[in-house]
Amino acid sequence: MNKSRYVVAIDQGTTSCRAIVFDAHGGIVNTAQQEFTQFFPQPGWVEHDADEIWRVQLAVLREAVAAVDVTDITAIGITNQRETTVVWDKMTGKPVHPAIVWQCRRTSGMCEELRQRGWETTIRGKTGLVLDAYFSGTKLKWLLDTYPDIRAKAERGEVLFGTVDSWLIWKLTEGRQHVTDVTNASRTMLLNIHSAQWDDDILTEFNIPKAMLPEVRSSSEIYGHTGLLGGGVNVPIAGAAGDQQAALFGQGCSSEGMAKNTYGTGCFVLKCTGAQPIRSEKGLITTIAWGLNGQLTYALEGSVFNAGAVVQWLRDGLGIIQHASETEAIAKSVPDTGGVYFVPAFTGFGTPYWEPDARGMITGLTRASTKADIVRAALESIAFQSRDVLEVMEEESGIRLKELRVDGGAVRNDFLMQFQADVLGVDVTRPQVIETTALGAASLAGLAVGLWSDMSELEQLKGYDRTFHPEKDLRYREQAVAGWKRAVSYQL
Ligand SMILES: Nc1ncnc2c1ncn2[C@@H]1O[C@H](COP(=O)(O)OP(=O)(O)O)[C@@H](O)[C@H]1O
Ligand SMILES: O=P(O)(O)OC[C@H](O)CO
Repeated sequence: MNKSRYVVAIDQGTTSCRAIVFDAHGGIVNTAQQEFTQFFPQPGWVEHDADEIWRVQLAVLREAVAAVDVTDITAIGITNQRETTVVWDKMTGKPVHPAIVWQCRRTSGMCEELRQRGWETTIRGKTGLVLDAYFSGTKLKWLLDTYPDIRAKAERGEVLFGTVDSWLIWKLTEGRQHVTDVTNASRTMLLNIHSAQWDDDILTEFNIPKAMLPEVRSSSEIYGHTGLLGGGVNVPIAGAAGDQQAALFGQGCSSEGMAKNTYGTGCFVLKCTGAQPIRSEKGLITTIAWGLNGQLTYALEGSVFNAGAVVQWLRDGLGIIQHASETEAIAKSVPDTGGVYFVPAFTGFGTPYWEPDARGMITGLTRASTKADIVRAALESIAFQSRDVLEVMEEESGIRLKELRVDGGAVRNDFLMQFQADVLGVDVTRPQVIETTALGAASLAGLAVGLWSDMSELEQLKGYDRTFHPEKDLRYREQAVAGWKRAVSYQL
């Protein structure tokens, strides 16, 4: 009998929790998804309730696996929003503070102080990162500095730190495993990316007790088991990676020079650089792509903080749309934006500007401007920001991009994909499974338990849905980009 075997991916994103059951051919058998609450307690601050994330994640996980016999599930792979900082009590398993989300800017002043004290070059050299509030290190330092009682407990090992992967593994194993994978660890600003160990100099400077940090593991190995899927089975948790690294893996970008862009809350362009960490001079980040079979693979990354977030803001902030999917028809209803540009720097700029104090702005409004112009400008801003990152990547490597592989929730939007091809002047290729992030996590877990044997077998699991070819000429592109850069310059 040819018995079906499955891998479940947990995809814990910035705005929603997803669980996807894949079969052994990489096909999606069942999906469950639910949004959770975003908290904005002060301008530029963003928080999540880690307990809510756990409850919602467990509920969608159970919903997704209900479609199959749990005894046929070979492994769980986890992928997650990165950098978001969770601190919880080891005894009660409860968070001691709201999770400080990657987008939160509360520590930009602290980063400026560290810069003035000469830490920028050291941080760049050891961690591959830009000294910015984006990463977990200063978020954790802020929490410990602000609450001395939490610091005292952290020193005694009574409260634990983790990124969301760590938090979920801890909860899934009912407090038995406090681990993280090397890709998530590389986003904390506390890891030396050359040795893949926590860096003692940085921990001392930040005054962060090592006792509260998780053990750093590879991206594909059994971290522990969970009995929470029911059926009396213990399912191995066998893969973990930050969502952007998982997408790179899921897109099959495992050779040097291959790149992808993921369009979620933010946009993240990652280019695989193989076994070498490449140091950027133009504001890109050097990061660990994955740790697999005892070897580290590195990537260069450009991070756009607000991409799909602008569509959410149209829905929840302005209230001019009901659903994200409406934006496509609205944008197509006008031939252009009539000179309107939307700069969605709600939480500052990441790559390539790294301007923490920038804020959102709409320019070029006239009495003739309409809702459609604003919606279209919002979508265009996602493509312009991605273009800015790719431009820097090309300048830095000297290699012209030939094709862009895309994934993430917002790539469903055909207008956005066509506009991206038009402003880049290269083909944009969308895969059949746009849940590449989840596929990457499932692949890492499936490799660890022997469901798949190697990368070449994983390559067979992929298919492509559509390629968007550029339809505009160079003159159009140059004019559009010049207008965008002018709008951005008002915030620099
Ligand atoms: N059809 C669409 N057009 C434009 N944006 C969309 C569309 N569908 C979803 N989005 C945006 O994509 C994001 C959701 O993508 P997802 O990959 O699930 O993000 P995350 O992992 O950050 O939660 C949201 O910000 C949403 O506004
Ligand atoms: O939740 P996403 O898909 O926007 O990804 C968030 C990133 O991991 C933040 O670095």
